[in-house]
Amino acid sequence: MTDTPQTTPPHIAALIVAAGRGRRAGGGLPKQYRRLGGGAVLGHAARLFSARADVASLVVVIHPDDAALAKEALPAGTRLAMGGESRAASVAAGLAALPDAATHVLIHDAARPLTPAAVIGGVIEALHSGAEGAAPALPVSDALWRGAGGSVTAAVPRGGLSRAQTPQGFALPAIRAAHAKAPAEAADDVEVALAAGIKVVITEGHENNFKLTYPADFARAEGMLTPKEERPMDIRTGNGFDVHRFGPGDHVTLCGVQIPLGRGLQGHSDADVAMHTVTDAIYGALAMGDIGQHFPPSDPQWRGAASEIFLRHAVDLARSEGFTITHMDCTVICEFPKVGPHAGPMRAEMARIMGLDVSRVSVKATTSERLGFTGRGEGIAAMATVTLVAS
Ligand SMILES: Nc1ccn([C@@H]2O[C@H](COP(=O)(O)OP(=O)(O)OP(=O)(O)O)[C@@H](O)[C@H]2O)c(=O)n1
Ligand SMILES: C[C@](O)(CO)[C@H](O)COP(=O)(O)O
Repeated sequence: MTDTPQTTPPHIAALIVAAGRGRRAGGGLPKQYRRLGGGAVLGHAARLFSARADVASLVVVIHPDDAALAKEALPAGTRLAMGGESRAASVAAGLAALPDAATHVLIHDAARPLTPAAVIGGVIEALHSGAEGAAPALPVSDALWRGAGGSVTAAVPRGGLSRAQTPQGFALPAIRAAHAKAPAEAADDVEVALAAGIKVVITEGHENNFKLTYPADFARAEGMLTPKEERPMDIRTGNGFDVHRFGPGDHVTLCGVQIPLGRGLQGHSDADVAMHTVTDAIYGALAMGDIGQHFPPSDPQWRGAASEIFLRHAVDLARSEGFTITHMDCTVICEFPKVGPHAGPMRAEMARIMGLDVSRVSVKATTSERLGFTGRGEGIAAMATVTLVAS
């Protein structure tokens, strides 16, 4: 009878780090608890691993303030650990909480909820083949530049560069030892591993394995989870109304166009009452506040500011929330100046800023028959309606 060597069957554990604050994503809740395709982001990320037969256990690292949110997002009984100030500290806490039987670990960002199964499979396969470390990545497809002060200062050769993704997989004793002496500022676990001399094999990444980092990433992820034909039709309208009083000056600015006049409009910014109105209509359609909330008049940085800044912010916000602006209609109410002769350039300017065809931009004007404050020539009022369609 021959002796066969005793080998421990591999136990691959998944460790999901979910203790960040998601500051770049904004949106109220930390991003891993925001809803996506009918469930919390963290729930999707956990299912990537709990649904696999080749992953034996799961630990989720959360922020101590998020216990209630985590309870709602994760199945009862999910093993939790409390995270730290940095991602590396959170990983270290998770490594300490893995079951004793674990031989390997897949360390994954909660913020990557759409990782294709094949990407995880590729990392596991590399570990099974004996790699001490393995991580998915994609080649860099755009040219790379270094820049300063808004200008390019150098082209950066991209040969051999990769865009790192997760899960990053390791033999457990090796990565535990590496984390024990890891630099706190390490961006990921491959950096920690390399610092400790661990060789990391690059496996195949996927474009769908992107990290939810900025607001627009949520609309992209939502679009991927729900086929267009199954998405409920979401058409919004928003209205805006604004008034500015006349004061000293030699022109007024309406829809970004300067119109000569023996007086100006008073206001904290450039007092473009028509553009403010359209901006407010967009915020209204999104149910996301108003111009004063996003650009408080008490903030000195907006003194004399071009209102294009405000309109661009609202347009970008609509886009990042997954909406296309399809139409806007603005009515200017005043006895003077005569708006009609300027309506063409005003439409063109609004179309340019909003990224719309001019045929979807309407600017018109009316007097108030000499009635009320506009009739007495005390100021200009404007109202607007915009239409947004979920894209
Ligand atoms: N102290 C930290 C910081 C980050 N993470 C986790 O690491 C992953 C990737 O980090 P990132 O996208 O930078 O998330 P946040 O730190 O939350 O984002 P931001 O930097 O925008 O605040 C996320 O799943 C995040 O929850 C963590 O567990 N503990
Ligand atoms: C871990 C990571 O997702 C790999 O790409 C990335 O390093 C996290 O970086 P961030 O600066 O915390 O967004």
